[in-house]
Amino acid sequence: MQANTTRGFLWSDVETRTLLNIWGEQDIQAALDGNFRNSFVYRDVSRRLAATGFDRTPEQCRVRIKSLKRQYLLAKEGNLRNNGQYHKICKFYDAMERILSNRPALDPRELMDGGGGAAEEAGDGLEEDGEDAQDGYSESMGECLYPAESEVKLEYPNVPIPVPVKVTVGSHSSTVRPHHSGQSAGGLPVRTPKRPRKRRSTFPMERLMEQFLQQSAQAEDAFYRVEEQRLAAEDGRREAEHARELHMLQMLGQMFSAVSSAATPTKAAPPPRPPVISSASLSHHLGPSGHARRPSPLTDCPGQQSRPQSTDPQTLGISGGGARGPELEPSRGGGGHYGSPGWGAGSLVFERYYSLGSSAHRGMDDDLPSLVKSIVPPLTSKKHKGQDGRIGIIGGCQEYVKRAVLNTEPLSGPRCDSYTGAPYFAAISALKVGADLSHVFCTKDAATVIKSYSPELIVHPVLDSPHAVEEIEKWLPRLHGLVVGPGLGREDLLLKNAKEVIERSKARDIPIVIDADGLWLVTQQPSVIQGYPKGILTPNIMEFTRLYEALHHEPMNSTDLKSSVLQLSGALGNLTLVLKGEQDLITDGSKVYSCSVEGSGRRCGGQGDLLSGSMGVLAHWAHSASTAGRIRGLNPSVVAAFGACSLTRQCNSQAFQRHRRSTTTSDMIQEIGTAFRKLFES
Ligand SMILES: NC(=O)C1=CN([C@@H]2O[C@H](COP(=O)(O)OP(=O)(O)OC[C@H]3O[C@@H](n4cnc5c(N)ncnc54)[C@H](OP(=O)(O)O)[C@@H]3O)[C@@H](O)[C@H]2O)[C@@H](O)CC1
Ligand SMILES: Nc1ncnc2c1ncn2[C@@H]1O[C@H](COP(=O)(O)OP(=O)(O)OP(=O)(O)O)[C@@H](O)[C@H]1O
Repeated sequence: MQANTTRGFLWSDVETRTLLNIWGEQDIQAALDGNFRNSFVYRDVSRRLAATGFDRTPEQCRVRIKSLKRQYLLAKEGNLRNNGQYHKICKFYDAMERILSNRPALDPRELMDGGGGAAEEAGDGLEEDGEDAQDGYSESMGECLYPAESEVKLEYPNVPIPVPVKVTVGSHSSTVRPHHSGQSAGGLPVRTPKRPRKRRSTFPMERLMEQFLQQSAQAEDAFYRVEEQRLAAEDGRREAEHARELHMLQMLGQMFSAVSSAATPTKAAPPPRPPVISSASLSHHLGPSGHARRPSPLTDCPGQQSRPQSTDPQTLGISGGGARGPELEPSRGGGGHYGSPGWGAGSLVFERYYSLGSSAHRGMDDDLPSLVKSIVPPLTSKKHKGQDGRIGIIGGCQEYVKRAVLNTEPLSGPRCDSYTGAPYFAAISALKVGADLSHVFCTKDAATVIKSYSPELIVHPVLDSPHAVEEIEKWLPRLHGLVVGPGLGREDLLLKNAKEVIERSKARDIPIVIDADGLWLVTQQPSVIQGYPKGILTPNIMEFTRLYEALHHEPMNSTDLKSSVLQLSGALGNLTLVLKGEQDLITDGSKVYSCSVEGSGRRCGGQGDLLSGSMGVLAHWAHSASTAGRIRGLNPSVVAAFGACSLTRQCNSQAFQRHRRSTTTSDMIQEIGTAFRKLFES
């Protein structure tokens, strides 16, 4: 049987209701009524279910329906409607009633006991199940693969419950089992006067139901224990495979270097090329106006810039090549700040390129698309609001920046001083990806504007208040992720508040994504985020160049961006970096991953905000998954970054297919749901 890709063996309520809606559709019911061989009907049910996003095999659908019918009949038979108990037995009683009341009456015996069930079972598609014709109970042990589903199949006695009764004949007394017909086993008439009533008071129906529920819970527990063991064994197997793969790669690397040194014995390795900035190559990334320039630090934060540990590619363990596919070069030092074994010194540096549907990565431990899938929390009815993520966005100001009061060099080109769109895009994207609550901490005058874009956002007009940091800190214990920078502006007061909020969030171990004007802050004061394992920076080429030059005090070599991202990540203490562009380059200083999921040629403003907002949620999910041991050997920040990049690009592609040149970020946001499902839930 095909494995359920949701990894959930229990049916959620939503899933069950969807199944019932489909099963109750007129054409399905007509097909089930009219045919003996009905497996094709359940194939259709399964297909329709898949179209709503639930992946179940026809057999799973059939078994579920059968189980529901059994529960329904139990509830109906038990005549519990009057005291409302029937919902305990059959949660979906009303839906079943609605559907089945339009069908020829079901004979309870079909499902409750062994007799007479064949016709109805056949009617619901049991063409291949010969055993069904014999016994409705025995099937619970053999056929149903889901223990949780067997709850009502197990040992539930027929009604009325057969209890031994004492029969007195002359001076002899013996115990016999009463027969439904009122006949003893030997055909003698048996006195069955008040016994049944006494029986009922000894074994009230409610108690039996409770026993059932307990048994089903126990069966469910047992099942999950077995499933956990299976998954643990699977993890072990994958780890062993990964170790073997790494070992082979190391051997290959050694072989290659031995072969190449034998082939060129006299030719010395070329010295590392000094990093250069070429206006021609940079203009490729910066556009015709090419605003590459050295930032001047804010005067209120002198001496904050820390020297990078090293900017030498060799000491950072950098692979300078640009070829596609795995590329090996022994690391000669570098990072290793991250907790998991295998990070840092001695690890191999190689690049992996991903595009949607690529099979090259399958089966590897750093199979990023699969890892992203594995961090997505399941949607269950057991959770309460907020458990899947409360994200905070620090940014949003309006008519606030007065260039005259800025302590920075004049900005090139005209500058819009009203940034309410960016925090909105980030916050709404976080919600659409799956966060439960999205908070925006912005200036007073921006709050009403941002709130008016969407009632779904919680907007705090505090960022420019005298006690901004304290006001925001009150919320930090409730936040799972922070995105700093969209629409923050560059006013000293706001940057100072943002910096303090970052510091306090770090102290609470909250994942932090820094984008846009937040990156301006990092350019001035790298120490604010340097070395923080749960930090992610998302610069575009412009912001990246500024950061690089601020940290390395020399122009960036824009012809070799992969080396540059590795260098910058190293200089920032192996911080996770995403250099956005035609391909998004992602690194935490040990490897460079490239996300090239197909987007489009449309580059409307705000896409970066969609990226940072969704990354805030994914960072929370990834770190939670890592804590729970569901990600091993890979930095969760990298997994989150890759997920958000793929998603943004997929949204771009989908929106472009609909709107072509008129695509805007709002159109992309509309696509988040389907893009997410396509990438991570299929
Ligand atoms: N709807 C809203 O409210 C939105 C608000 N936003 C908010 O605006 C604030 C400022 O953000 P920002 O990106 O405009 O400022 P900054 O980094 O100074 O760039 C200035 C100049 O750099 C260049 N340039 C930029 N990217 C480049 C690239 N990839 N490749 C090459 N060049 C590039 C480009 O120069 P040009 O094209 O003119 O030569 C550009 O004019 C920030 O808070 C942000 O969150 C945005 O999120 C958008 C949606
Ligand atoms: N040339 C490109 N081709 C395909 N996708 C791109 C390209 N450039 C950027 N992207 C995608 O767009 C997303 C946003 O990147 P972009 O460079 O527009 O950020 P930004 O300039 O910070 O955006 P914003 O307008 O929000 O400030 C990234 O996730 C990236 O994947």
